[in-house]
This record gives sequence, C-alpha cells and structure tokens, in this order.
Amino acid sequence: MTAQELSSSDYAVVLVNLGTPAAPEVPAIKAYLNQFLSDKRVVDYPDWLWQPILQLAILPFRSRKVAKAYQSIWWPEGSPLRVITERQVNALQQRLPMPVRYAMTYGEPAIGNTLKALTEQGVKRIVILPLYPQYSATTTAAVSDQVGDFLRSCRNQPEIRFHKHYHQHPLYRQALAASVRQHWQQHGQADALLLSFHGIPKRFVELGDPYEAHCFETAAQLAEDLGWPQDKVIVSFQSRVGKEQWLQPYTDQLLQTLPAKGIKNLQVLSPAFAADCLETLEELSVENKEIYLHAGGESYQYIAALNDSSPHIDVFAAIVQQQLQGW
Ligand SMILES: C=CC1=C(C)c2cc3[nH]c(cc4nc(cc5[nH]c(cc1n2)c(C)c5CCC(=O)O)C(CCC(=O)O)=C4C)c(C)c3C=C
Ligand SMILES: [Fe+2]
Ligand SMILES: [Fe+2]
Repeated sequence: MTAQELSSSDYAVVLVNLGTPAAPEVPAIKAYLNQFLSDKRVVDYPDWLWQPILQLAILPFRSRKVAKAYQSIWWPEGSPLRVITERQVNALQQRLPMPVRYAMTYGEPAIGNTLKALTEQGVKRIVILPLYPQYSATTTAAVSDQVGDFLRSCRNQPEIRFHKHYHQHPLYRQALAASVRQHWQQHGQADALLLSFHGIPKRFVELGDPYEAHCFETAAQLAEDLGWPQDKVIVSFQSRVGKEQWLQPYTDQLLQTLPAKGIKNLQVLSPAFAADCLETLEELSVENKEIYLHAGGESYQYIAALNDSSPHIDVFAAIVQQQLQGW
C-alpha cells in the first residue's frame, strides 16, 4: 500500500512522556515508583539484589518524602506533567489531520493500551515521538521497549516510525533560544545561564549511552544561537538517586560554588524536560534556588520548559511531518 492510498484516519501520532503518579498521595506514588524503578532501563541491578532493597527500603521512605514535594507542586487540574502533556496534545491536534494521543512510560495512559486502542480503531501507521530532546536509554529506549512489547502481542502489526531525539532539530534550537531571549526581554540578562539536565548514572554513559554528549551539544548550540560565549552557558546534572556516581557536575554542588566565582545572578533552565514537572517546579525552582541564595547568590530565575508554547508545538508538528514524508 502506498501513502497515497491511505487516508489521514489511517495515521496517528503518539507523544510519550515519562509518567507521573495518579495522585499526590503515598499509595499512588508508591505504585508509580515501583513500576518506574523496576524497569531495567532505569535501574539495571539484578532483581535478586534490587527488588528487596526497592520494596523494603526505597519505596516506603521515598514515597512519603516525595508525596510532600508532589503536594507542593500539584495543580487543581492534576499533575503538571500530565496537564501540560494534555495541552501539548490538544495544540498539536489543531495542526494535524490525524488523531494525536499521548502515552506515559510509567502509569497511565500506558503505551501498549494506547497503541492497542489506535489499531483497534483501524489506524495502520503510527508516529511515536518520545518527548526527550536528548536520547537516553533510560528514557527513550524504555519507550521503544514498550512499543516492542506491544508489537510482539500483535497478529497484524501497525507500521511504526519512532523518533529517536531532536536536540539538533533547527526548530527546537530556535524555540529554546527564543525562550531565553523572551526571558531576557522581561528580566534582563544574568551573569550566566545554567543548563541543569536530569542526570543518569555515569556507568550508563561508559556503556554507550550518548545522553551526556547530547546534553553538551544542546548547550553549545544554545550558546551559539544566543551569540553568547560558551563559558557563560554552564552544564550540570540534577535529580540523582542512589549511591552510584552520576553525571557531573551535580547541580546542587555546583550552585554552592558559583557565587564565589563571581556568578551572583543566575538564570536556570532544564532542556531535558519537554514539560515542567516535579524535577523543575520543585527541585530546580525551589530547592536549588535556596542552595544558591544561601551560598551568596543574589538572584536566581528559573526559565520555564517549552511546555505548550507555540514554537514548541511547531517542533513536534515538523518532526511528525518529516516522519510522515518518509512513508
Ligand atoms: C533512578 C534512576 C533514574 C534515572 C536514570 C532517571 C532518568 C531520567 N528521568 C527523566 C525525567 C523525569 N524524571 C522524573 C522523576 C523521577 N526520576 C527518578 C529517577 C530516575 N530518573 C525518580 C525516582 C523520579 C520520581 C521523583 C522522585 O522520586 O524523586 C520526572 C518527573 C515526573 C513527575 O511526576 O513530575 C521526569 C520528567 C529524564 C529526562 C531522565 C534521563 C535523561
Ligand atoms: Fe527521572
Ligand atoms: Fe528530584
């Protein structure tokens, strides 16, 4: 069958993000963290070692600690990550003639159920866009694993196009630079920009994960696009979990050193997140701000994720169009 023989109702688009608890309460958080931290793409220790630690030590304590953080950022409509993802879907749906859905790697709506529902309504070709500009096996490959699990369960498989990463996409570059320029128009420039990416264990990079390189490329491109010196665009990694060494420098530790180096006014963004979430609204905007101001920083401004801004939706629409043209 050629693309010309198919109508737009034969196609669909699925945006995928990480997932978030159903409610900011301990039982829902425990269920979410259990699924998330049992994924071998995220934590690769053998089950006999990891599962007792996870079930007995991590889930009971972390769920209680994280519940407070979730409660502090939760919106009346729900988890910010979910609400923003739904807005992104609605905005992208305005630009495309085929159904646009979203799925979450952990929690609901599950990737397999979303793909199943689409194929049951007759969809034959599906573009899957994981909402991670930088590829990591911990995030993007976790999506493709679940797509593979779904395909394995199918007699009559849909055709799939899977978009691996988009940090180099010209429209993504433009959207990121425009968000910083817009912030500058309202607040002026700071001494430096800190790009705080979600971290991953260093060992994963040593095993071949290109995530760290993608993060540094994102930073170098942003400096170039803003016409700013590279050394004023600083990279760090946040949200580490556990005892292993993660990518460095760690955001919280770096922030303590910047004021003494003369960087007293800081603007911070987190280009690993396509939507604001717990890690940006709480860890980066509240916790890390306190650390920096306590260490002698004078001003600390968080620049929001691209969320459902029009330039961001343009990126998604362009990627989908490019994938469709390949058919
Ligand atoms: C333990 C290992 C983890 C790895 C590896 C990891 C990579 C990773 N995560 C994101 C994006 C998000 N992570 C979010 C929350 C979150 N992340 C981890 C752990 C790892 N992440 C945990 C345990 C949690 C839950 C909160 C907590 O307990 O601290 C979120 C936010 C979800 C929300 O509900 O708002 C996102 C998004 C990326 C991009 C990434 C690697 C590149
Ligand atoms: Fe994470
Ligand atoms: Fe965190």
